[in-house]
Amino acid sequence: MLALGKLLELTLAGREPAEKTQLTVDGVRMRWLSEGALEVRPPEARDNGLDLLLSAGIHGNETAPIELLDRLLHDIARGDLKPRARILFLFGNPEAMRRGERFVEQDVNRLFNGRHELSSGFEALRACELERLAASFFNLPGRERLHYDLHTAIRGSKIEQFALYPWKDGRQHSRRELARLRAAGMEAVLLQNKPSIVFSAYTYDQLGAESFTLELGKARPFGQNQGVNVERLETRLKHIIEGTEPEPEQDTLDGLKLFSVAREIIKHSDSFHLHLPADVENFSELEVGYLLAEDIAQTRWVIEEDGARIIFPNPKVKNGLRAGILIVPASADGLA
Ligand SMILES: O=C(O)CCC(=O)N[C@@H](CCC(=O)O)C(=O)O
Ligand SMILES: [Zn+2]
Repeated sequence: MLALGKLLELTLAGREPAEKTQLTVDGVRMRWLSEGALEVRPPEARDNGLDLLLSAGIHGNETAPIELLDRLLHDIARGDLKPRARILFLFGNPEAMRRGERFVEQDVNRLFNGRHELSSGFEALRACELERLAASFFNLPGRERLHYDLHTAIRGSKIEQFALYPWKDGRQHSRRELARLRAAGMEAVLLQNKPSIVFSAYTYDQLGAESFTLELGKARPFGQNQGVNVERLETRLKHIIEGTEPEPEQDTLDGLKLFSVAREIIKHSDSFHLHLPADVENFSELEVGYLLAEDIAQTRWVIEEDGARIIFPNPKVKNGLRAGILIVPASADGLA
């Protein structure tokens, strides 16, 4: 296999490759751009006009998606997978990956869309670099732009695999993309309804890509991901990469559950207290009247919404950040 196919090994070892560009047997060009960043370009005659950004390791301990990208890259480097799409592979936070931690000083996925400029430290610099890499990848006019930012969650979930779809004023969520996600094994999609500071929100808002955060299961260390079944996603990604994807069935969305954000729970102070068991699962339902959280100055978060559920509850986040998302069922009416 070509040395550049071993991007993960290079990244975990903190090494630069001796050769920055390599060609596979069938003329696919692999180019190392920076730590954890590799561009794959098919021969011009085979290029089908899709620019695909695949990122993982934005949180260093979320290893199933990192292993998935590693397998795809190996297949490309060996010539077993023959891309027709241009692809940018990104491992988001190499230092956190080496340490097996979500982040080192601060969460990279809270530093996009301008936030890194208000901060300092290597994670702020990395967020800036990831924005630059994504922006120069998505700078060719007239091409389809797609970004999947792959994650696993801190806790178990009543709905194992789901996507978060960013929001931009005046832009409608795409039914075709939802059907594609369904075909890739996603069981639910959270349709965001306000701007955000995560990576997928940056590529959606600033770079015009169809972008998603994908949650694939529970975070585990390298080599311990037998419980995370990414088979359907992996198959679909191979089809997308090779340009052999069957056109997804859009009419029914095949049972895909849609949710929208009712409220984001923001932790304002060290007095923040979340009234949920430590092992509560994502998508747990909460009754109307339930006191979900309390914070400084008698702030109380009481459930008012019918059908409310909680995702990503985390009382340990830094003050000012999201400590959970309260979601409610949504309809497919507003889709384009
Ligand atoms: O399990 C958790 O609490 C967090 C899992 C995770 O990392 N999720 C992403 C979602 C990004 C988005 O809102 O699109 C995150 O919190 O960064
Ligand atoms: Zn994550």
